[in-house]
Amino acid sequence: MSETPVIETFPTVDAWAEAIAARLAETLGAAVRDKDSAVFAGPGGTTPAPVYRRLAATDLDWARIAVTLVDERYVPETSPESNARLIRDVLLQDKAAAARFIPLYTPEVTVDRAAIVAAHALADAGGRFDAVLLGMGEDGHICSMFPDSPTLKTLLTPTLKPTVLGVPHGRDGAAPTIERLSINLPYLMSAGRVILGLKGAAKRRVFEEQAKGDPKIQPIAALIAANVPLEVLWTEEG
Ligand SMILES: O=C(O)[C@H](O)[C@@H](O)[C@H](O)[C@H](O)COP(=O)(O)O
Repeated sequence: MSETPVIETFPTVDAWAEAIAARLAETLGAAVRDKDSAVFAGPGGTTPAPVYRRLAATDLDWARIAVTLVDERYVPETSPESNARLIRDVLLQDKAAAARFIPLYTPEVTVDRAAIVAAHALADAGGRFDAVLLGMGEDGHICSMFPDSPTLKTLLTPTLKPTVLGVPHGRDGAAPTIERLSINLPYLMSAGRVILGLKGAAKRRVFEEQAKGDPKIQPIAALIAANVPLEVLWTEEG
């Protein structure tokens, strides 16, 4: 039976972001030393910016590091909804500007065609991530693994190859509100290190509840059941 990871608590957002950035930098630096390259995958949303700002200022051999996303809204980078825009505006700055960015979005094709293009691009970059940062929605979704989404079952199937899938929007108000692209669970299973950054009491409660849930329909339970190398860092500060 897989163990639920201990939730590490930090008194402030600054301490929490500092700890996450330091661990990601440690893993990326070790990967570059070991194999002359590294791949980092991060989320969009409102949580990761303080971590990305610290990583951007960190002294790493960024020219040997590829940066990608764990999921993307199916919009161009000009859209305020774009996760690629967040990465370019906040992470790929300062010292990290030298990193190679692998987007998930491809213009003028269907979301499923874009997912195939992204899957090939990530496979060409090694087909696994050395370090991953995850956020989580208050419904318990991580990446674009949304409860009740028709693609959830496939995204959570541990026996498939690491890949990227198109995620339809939920229609009639169900999440997600727009089409998305998402890595699947095997990408997290094969990662060197996966850090889930949580802020606020509500998300801590959702994590603790869903950790005991059904791994076929709850992403947090699926990560634990699949023995993903998961560390959970939380701060009460919202
Ligand atoms: O595209 C996205 O929205 C993110 O990649 C997503 O998976 C995010 O991590 C959660 O939705 C939490 O979002 P917040 O950080 O805004 O709470």
